[in-house]
Amino acid sequence: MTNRGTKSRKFKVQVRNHEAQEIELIEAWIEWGQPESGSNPLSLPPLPEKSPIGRLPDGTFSRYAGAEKFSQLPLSKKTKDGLNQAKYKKMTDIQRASLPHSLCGRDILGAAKTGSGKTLAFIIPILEKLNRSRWGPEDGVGCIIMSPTRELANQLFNVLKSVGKYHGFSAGLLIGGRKDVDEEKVHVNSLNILVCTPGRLLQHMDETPNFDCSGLQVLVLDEADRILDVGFKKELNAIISQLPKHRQTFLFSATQTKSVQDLARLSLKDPEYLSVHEESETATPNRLQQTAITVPLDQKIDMLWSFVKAHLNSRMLVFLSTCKQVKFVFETFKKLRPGVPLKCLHGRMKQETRMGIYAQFCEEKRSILFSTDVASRGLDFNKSVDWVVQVDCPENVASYIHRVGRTARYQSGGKSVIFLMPSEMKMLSKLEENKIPIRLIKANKERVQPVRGLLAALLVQHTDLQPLAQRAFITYIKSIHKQRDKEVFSVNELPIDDYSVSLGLPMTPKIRFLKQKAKGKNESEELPLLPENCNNVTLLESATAMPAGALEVKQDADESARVHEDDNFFQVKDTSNEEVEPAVLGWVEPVKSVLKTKKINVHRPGTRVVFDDEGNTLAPLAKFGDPNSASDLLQLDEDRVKQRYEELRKKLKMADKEDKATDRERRREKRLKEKIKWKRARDEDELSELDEDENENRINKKAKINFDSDDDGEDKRKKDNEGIKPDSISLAEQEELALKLLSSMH
Ligand SMILES: Nc1ncnc2c1ncn2[C@@H]1O[C@H](COP(=O)(O)OP(=O)(O)OP(=O)(O)O)[C@@H](O)[C@H]1O
Repeated sequence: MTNRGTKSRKFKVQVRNHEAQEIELIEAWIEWGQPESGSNPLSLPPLPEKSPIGRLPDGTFSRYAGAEKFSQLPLSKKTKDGLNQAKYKKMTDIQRASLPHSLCGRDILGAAKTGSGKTLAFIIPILEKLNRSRWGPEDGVGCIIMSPTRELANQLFNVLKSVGKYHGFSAGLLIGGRKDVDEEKVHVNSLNILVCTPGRLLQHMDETPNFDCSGLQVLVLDEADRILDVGFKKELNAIISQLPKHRQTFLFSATQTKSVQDLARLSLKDPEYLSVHEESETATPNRLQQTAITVPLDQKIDMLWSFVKAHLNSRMLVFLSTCKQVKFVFETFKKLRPGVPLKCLHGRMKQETRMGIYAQFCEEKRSILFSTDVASRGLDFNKSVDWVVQVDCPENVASYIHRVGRTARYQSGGKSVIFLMPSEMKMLSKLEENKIPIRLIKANKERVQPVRGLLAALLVQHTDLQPLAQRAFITYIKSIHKQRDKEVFSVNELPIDDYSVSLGLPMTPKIRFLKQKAKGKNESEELPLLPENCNNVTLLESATAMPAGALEVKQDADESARVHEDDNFFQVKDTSNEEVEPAVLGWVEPVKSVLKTKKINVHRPGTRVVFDDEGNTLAPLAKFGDPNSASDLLQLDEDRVKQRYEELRKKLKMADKEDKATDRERRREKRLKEKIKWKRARDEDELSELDEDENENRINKKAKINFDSDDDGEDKRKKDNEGIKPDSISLAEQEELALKLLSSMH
C-alpha cells in the first residue's frame, strides 16, 4: 500500500467494540472526508424508538442510525459527488440499516426485498474502505464482488463505475464468454476492484501467473444464497481457500441464507444480520400485483400467445424453464408475428449476443423477452418491466421471489402472473405461507386464442423447427423429472401426448427416462399422416380458430398506436379465499371439445394475410382461389397441409430406402473383405507347407541371381531382390483368387 501513514494503519485493526469502531470512523471522516455544512454525524435527528434500523447487537443504536440522506453519513467527497451525480439522495431501508455498520468495518448479512437498493449498500462501503486505506494501483486487488450471472456482474460494474467515478480506483469486469481472457490476464493484477462471476475468477486464480489476492480487503457475494448453493459449491470453495481470512465480507440477497455452515465456509466474524423487511407483511414489494391462473400443460402455449397478443404495449419478461423452450417459443412466435418486438435470453447464447439483447430490452418501451432463470436475479431493467409472466413454475419460493422481483423495483409498480398446472397447485399454498400475497384468478376464456394448429403448420413448413420442438418437449419433461420438490412437481401427472400436440409436433417424442410410460406403447415406425389427436380437420380448425386479424403483421411503428392493452384478459375474480380444487379451477374445457366446438374463422376479404420470413403465406391462406369463398380457402389450406404431409412422407420413405440400400452394400463389402482376408491366411499356411525341393530350388535361383548381379551395383541388387520376394507367388495367387471371388459374387 502506498502513502498510508500511521493514522490509516489503525483501520486494519479489528475492533469489536462498536463505540470504538464508530469513533474511528468519525476520525477517518474528519481526516479524509470533506464534511459538508450541516452534515455533522453527531447532530443527527433522533431515531424512532422501535425502529429496527441501525440497532446494534448490544441493543443500542448506531450513531448514524437516524440518517436518512447520504449526505448525513461520513462519506468521502468523491463518493458523495458520485452519488449526487447519479441522483441518489435519500437512502433506502437497507442502505440506512447497513451503511452505519459496514462503514465501521463489520461483516454484513443483508436481506431486503427485491429492488430495494442492496447494490449501493455494498458499493459505498467498498469505495470508502479503499479510499480510507489510500488504495492505489500498486496495491493490486483490494475488493472482489461476485455475482452468479454475467448480466448481473455487468450491471454491478456499471453502478460501481457511476458512483465511483470520482475515485481513482481501477476496476475490471471478469466474466465468462469473453474472448479477451489473455488480455485480462495481463491486466488483472493491476486492478483494484474485480466484479466477476465465480467461474472466471477461478480461471484467473488457476491460470494467470502471479495472480494475487493476498491483500484483499472486502469480499462481496451478491445474490449470496445462489452463490452458496450447490451449483457453485466447488468453485466457491476453491476461491475461498485462496483468499485471506482477514477481510470484510458482505452477503446480500432478497432471500438470504442463514445457514451456519455457509457462514462458517466464509469465515464471517460476528456478522450483522440485517433483514430490514422481516417485520413486513409481505416478502415481495408492496407495489407488486401478483396473480396466478390454472393452466393445463397442453394449454400453456395457447395461453401465452393470447396473453402476449392482449398486452402488445407492454415490456414483458416471460420465464420458461429450459433454453430449448425459450428458443422454440421465440422462434415460433417470431414467425407468427404477434405485433410486438420479441427477444430471447438464455445461457447457451454467445456473450456478445446476450449483452446486446439485454441492452436492447432495457431501451425498448414495448418488448417481450423470453428467458430462462438467467434473468431471474438482480437485473434492474432500466425502465420498469410491466409484466413478469412465469409460464413454468419456479423450482422454489425463493426463485419465485427473484423472478417477480424484476418488476415493481424501487418506487415503481408492476404486475406478475404465474401459470400453474392443476398438479402444481401446492405451490400456491407454499407462496402464501411465505408471505406472498397472490390471487388466483380465472382467465377470460373468450380471449384465449388456440395457436397449436398454427404451430403444427409452421413445423410442416419449416422442418428445422421440428427438432427444436422435440428438444423443447424433452427438456421440459426432464426439468420436471429433476425437480427436487416432489410435492409440487410430478412428472407422472403430465399430459405428455397432449403437450406434444400443443407444440405442433406430429408425434410424441420418445422419452427414455420415462420407461414406464413408453412401455406398452405400440409406436409405429411410419410417420403418421397427421399428429395424434389432430386429424386434418382439427389441425385446420385450430389453426383458423384465431380471430380474424390475429396474425396481422405490424409493419410500421404508427400501427402500434392502434394496439390497445387488454384489460379484460382476466376475469378478475378473486378466488384466493376459495378452496383450491384443480378440477374447478381449470378454465378451459378439454382440448378435443375446444377444437370441435370452435367455429372456423376464416380471414375475410380485406384482412391481412400473414407471411413468414421467406415470404410464404401461413395458414389460414387467403392467397389462392376465390377470396370470397370461405370453403375454397379452407379446402386449399387443408389440401396444402395434406400435400405437405404427403411430400414429407414420400421424402422420408425415399431417404429410408436409400439408407437401407447403402447399408446393404456396406455389409456386402465387409463380408467380401473378410473372405479375402481368410483366404490369404489360408494361402499363407499352404505356402509354408510347400515342397522342400521347390523351396530349395527357389533359394538357389535367388542365390544365383544375387551372385550374377554382384557387379551391377547396389541399385540393381535392390531391384532384383524386390523381384524375388518369397511371397511373390502367393500374391499372384491371391489376386487371382480375389478376382474369381468377386466375379462369383456378382
Ligand atoms: N437511494 C436510492 N435512491 C434512488 N434510487 C435508488 C436508491 N438505491 C437504489 N436505487 C434504485 O433502485 C433500483 C433497485 O436497486 P438494486 O438493483 O440495488 O436493488 P436490489 O435490492 O439489489 O434488487 P435485487 O434483489 O433484485 O437484486 C435501481 O434502479 C437503483 O438505481
